[in-house]
Amino acid sequence: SSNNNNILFVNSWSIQPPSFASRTKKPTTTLLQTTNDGSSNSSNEQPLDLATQVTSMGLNELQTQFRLAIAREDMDAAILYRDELAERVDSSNSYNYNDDTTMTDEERLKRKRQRLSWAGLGTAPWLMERLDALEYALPTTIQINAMEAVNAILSDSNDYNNSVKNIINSSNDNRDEDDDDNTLEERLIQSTSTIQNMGLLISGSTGSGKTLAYLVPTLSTLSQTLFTRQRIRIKAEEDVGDLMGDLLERVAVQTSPSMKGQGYDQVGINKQSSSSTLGKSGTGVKSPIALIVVPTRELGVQIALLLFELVGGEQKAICHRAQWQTKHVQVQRTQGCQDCMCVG
Ligand SMILES: Nc1ncnc2c1ncn2[C@@H]1O[C@H](COP(=O)(O)OP(=O)(O)OP(=O)(O)O)[C@@H](O)[C@H]1O
Repeated sequence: SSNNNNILFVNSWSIQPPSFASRTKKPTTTLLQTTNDGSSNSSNEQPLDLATQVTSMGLNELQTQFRLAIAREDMDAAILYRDELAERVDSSNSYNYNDDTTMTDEERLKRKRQRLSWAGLGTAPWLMERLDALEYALPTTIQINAMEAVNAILSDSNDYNNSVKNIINSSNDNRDEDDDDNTLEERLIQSTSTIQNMGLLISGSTGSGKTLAYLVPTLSTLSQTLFTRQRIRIKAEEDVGDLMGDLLERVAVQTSPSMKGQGYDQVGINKQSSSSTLGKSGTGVKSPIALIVVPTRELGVQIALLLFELVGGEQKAICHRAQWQTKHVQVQRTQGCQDCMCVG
């Protein structure tokens, strides 16, 4: 990556999908069964076996296995996957905190590991819950690098290492509700650098996860505005008596439970700053808060659906032309499918 005129360049072309050779070496399921079967085998030998094998796994497979190991609470295996991942991801670390002589080895190691989690990268707390619920539990390499780049931009230009230290010092392992100091949005508000002209070019191979690489930092930095707009919209609907019996439920479809009723308290920033361009309701909004330009309509629909899910929407909707059903809500629609998010 390079920093030229406030444009950071992030790429993940070095990330290869698991090669055919590495897939055929040994089926993953066998590996996992072997690891789990501590009772019938020497437990001393299994970690060594696994340790050898993780080195030949592709990055995607490592990330998958890391997630699975955590899910089945096999922490020995998870640690092996985590450390291997941390090493590999660290080799694409563009910001060279490894060269920062003011950091201790322990701090560097901690940072290396924290880069593997959404929390360690400054993701908004409500969004972390959504990512987890949607089974995007861990960021991919390009997502890590994109988040790191945004963190770097939002930090005072020559103060990146301090911001890294701040991340380290506020442990994300036991992140409590008041510990939101390092969200990207707070950095955006607090930043004294000239970020108006900032740019971030993300380039990576198909399937590397570019979509979340820009959506997560975008949503994280815009959380406050999203909360504000949502509240204004709800208030406007209440004011015009648009209750329809299930207003809150309809809102719940669009807004995650964790997002509802939070906002200023969660990110703790200036209430005035993000509402100045808003009208009285969603329809009165005078300017978009983000614009995503894509080459095809299909891609646009895909991204809209992902965004919809990320802010709490239920994509598993069953649309029968003028009906929209979800497990949360059933709303009769009279305008046809174009009114809902159904792609069917
Ligand atoms: N952090 C993650 N955890 C698990 N799965 C992920 C994660 N990020 C992305 N994915 C999944 O990986 C797949 C590829 O993601 P995405 O479409 O964003 O890649 P891309 O780089 O944009 O690919 P393309 O260049 O083809 O558009 C998707 O199925 C997506 O759901």
